[in-house]
Amino acid sequence: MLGYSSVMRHLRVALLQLKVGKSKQENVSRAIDKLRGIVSDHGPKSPSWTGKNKNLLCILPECFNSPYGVKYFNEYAETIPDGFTCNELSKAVKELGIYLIAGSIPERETAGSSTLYNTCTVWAPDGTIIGKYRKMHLFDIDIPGQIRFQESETLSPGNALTAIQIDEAKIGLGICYDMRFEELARIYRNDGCNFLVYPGAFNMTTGPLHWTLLQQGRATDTQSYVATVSPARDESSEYVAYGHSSIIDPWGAIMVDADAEETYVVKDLDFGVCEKVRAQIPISKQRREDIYKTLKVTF
Ligand SMILES: O=C(O)CCC(=O)C(=O)O
Repeated sequence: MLGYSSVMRHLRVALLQLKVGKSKQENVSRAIDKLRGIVSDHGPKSPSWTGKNKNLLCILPECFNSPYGVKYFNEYAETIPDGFTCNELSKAVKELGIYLIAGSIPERETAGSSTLYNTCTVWAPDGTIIGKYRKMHLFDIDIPGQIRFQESETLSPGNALTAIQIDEAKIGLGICYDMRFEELARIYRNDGCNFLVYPGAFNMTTGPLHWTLLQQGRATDTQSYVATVSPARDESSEYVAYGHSSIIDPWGAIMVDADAEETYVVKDLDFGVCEKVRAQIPISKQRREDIYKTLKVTF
């Protein structure tokens, strides 16, 4: 018996559904201003802090410093960790004393290189990067008359997973389209993760159909919390993001859905719930790994 009290199992999580425009400077400073607001209303020194949480984790959207479009990625790309955006984020987390999953930005592999990635960085309150994840499954789809998007025209895929631990949360990272691939979620689950975070920017075609469904699927598959963070919807932009940043609990229930406008939502996550669900519906112990690879379908 480790003697964990329920107090120790919580992490406060804030999703910032940010309005993203064409100026990188404005996008980054707007994000940081909004983070200041979140910390003053919901951070450890705010009246709403309950004492159940040790830390505040804030999460930004996919592509929060640049418009989301293949023609923009090269212009907005920066090397990590020495580019403008990382410098600003490093100062901000130190000032605010928060953990930050910084959505994603277009990353240039090295100065002068033409290799670009869609990359998420994770920041600790001391201003250092504690995780970096490059989108593994690129968003290449073609639905005639609705949407054609080919990230692979300018981006390269990442080939590595990244998990980080913040208090009781063991967090596996994916970005947007990655959410469609249950294999990724399963690997994280098998490695002990209890929280999957996907900064994302679904669109007005696939968003209403699949965004919430996929999150609930990944949450029930892995019996973990799942969070997604989208840019706010802007009907005037070339790529209209769906919005609806959300948190799904380990039962698969929607805890919060931020709708479409610029806003933020805050929830205290209790990781004891993952253990309860996993004990009560013990699917991970009931998997038939002994036969899956050898099974053949007969018609
Ligand atoms: O999977 C989808 O429908 C949307 C994916 C997407 O927007 C992305 O990967 O950025």
